[in-house]
Amino acid sequence: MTSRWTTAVLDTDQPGGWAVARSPEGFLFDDNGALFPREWLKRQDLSMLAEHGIGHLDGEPVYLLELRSPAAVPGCNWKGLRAFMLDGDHTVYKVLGYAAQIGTWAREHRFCGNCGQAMTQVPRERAMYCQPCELRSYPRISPSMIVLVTRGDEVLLARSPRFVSGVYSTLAGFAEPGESAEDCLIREVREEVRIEVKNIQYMGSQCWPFPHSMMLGFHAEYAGGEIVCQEDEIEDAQWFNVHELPPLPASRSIARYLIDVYVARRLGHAEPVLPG
Ligand SMILES: NC(=O)C1=CN([C@@H]2O[C@H](COP(=O)(O)OP(=O)(O)OC[C@H]3O[C@@H](n4cnc5c(N)ncnc54)[C@H](O)[C@@H]3O)[C@@H](O)[C@H]2O)C=CC1
Ligand SMILES: [Mg+2]
Ligand SMILES: [Zn+2]
Repeated sequence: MTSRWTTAVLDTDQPGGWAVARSPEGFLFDDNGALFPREWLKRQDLSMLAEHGIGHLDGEPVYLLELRSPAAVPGCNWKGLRAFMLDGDHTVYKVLGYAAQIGTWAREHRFCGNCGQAMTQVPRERAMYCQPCELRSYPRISPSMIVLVTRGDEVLLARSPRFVSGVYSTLAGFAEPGESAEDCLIREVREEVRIEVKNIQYMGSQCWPFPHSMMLGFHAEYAGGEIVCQEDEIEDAQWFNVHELPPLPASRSIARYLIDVYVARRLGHAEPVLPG
């Protein structure tokens, strides 16, 4: 199957195509969704910070208008990326997720981190450039490990104080410099619940544009220890039987996929597919 959405660096001097608009309040949308005819959108009263050509959707060019503030456009509203992930068309969510990462990165790299001077967009490449330093900055991706730890029929799930009330999820954390994926996973599980793991198996990955994580998903088996929750980070953690699970994360998340795969294997059901 060919993908409906492919990323590309497009020339913003070319007219036409679709555009999405992003402000600190999320993406602009109306009854037809979040993609607008670009020429129409640019005629609206928007305070534009930058424009980026980001790719092709069904063969049509797509641009991002990155705004300083949320403008009032008749018949339109603003909505955060998470809401598009939860209930929107998955391909549109992919477009918006990519747009959000490019918009955030370009916004945060307007000035050189080395000398403080203004940087410019490099033509035909996704990079910001500082001429005096000859420094190029590329979009940042933060690798994060996410792991389902299991013990027979039981799975280890935890709650962060940031989660929706009642929801339990797999453990996750950002890789630090100097670590392998496995080192990070072992450290995070130790830090968050003081549990040791063995038989670490890679399960798959997912782009998580909140704001720029790359989730690497694993399964691991319990090897020892009693649960002790990390102060401030983990509100509660428990072993849950696969027959009595608490409210779980959103169905499109890799956290949910890791749980669903294990439960399917234990119960002999068909395995789910990880959303791209
Ligand atoms: N797609 C999914 O199913 C899930 C995705 N996640 C994502 O995984 C990522 C990591 O999970 P957390 O438990 O929040 O991480 P974590 O356990 O490493 O703790 C978060 C803390 O790490 C620090 N931090 C923030 N950004 C960082 C970075 N880029 N590099 C290093 N340290 C950083 C901050 O102090 C923050 O409070 C987050 O982006 C989270 O949204 C988490 C669970 C499920
Ligand atoms: Mg964590
Ligand atoms: Zn510089």
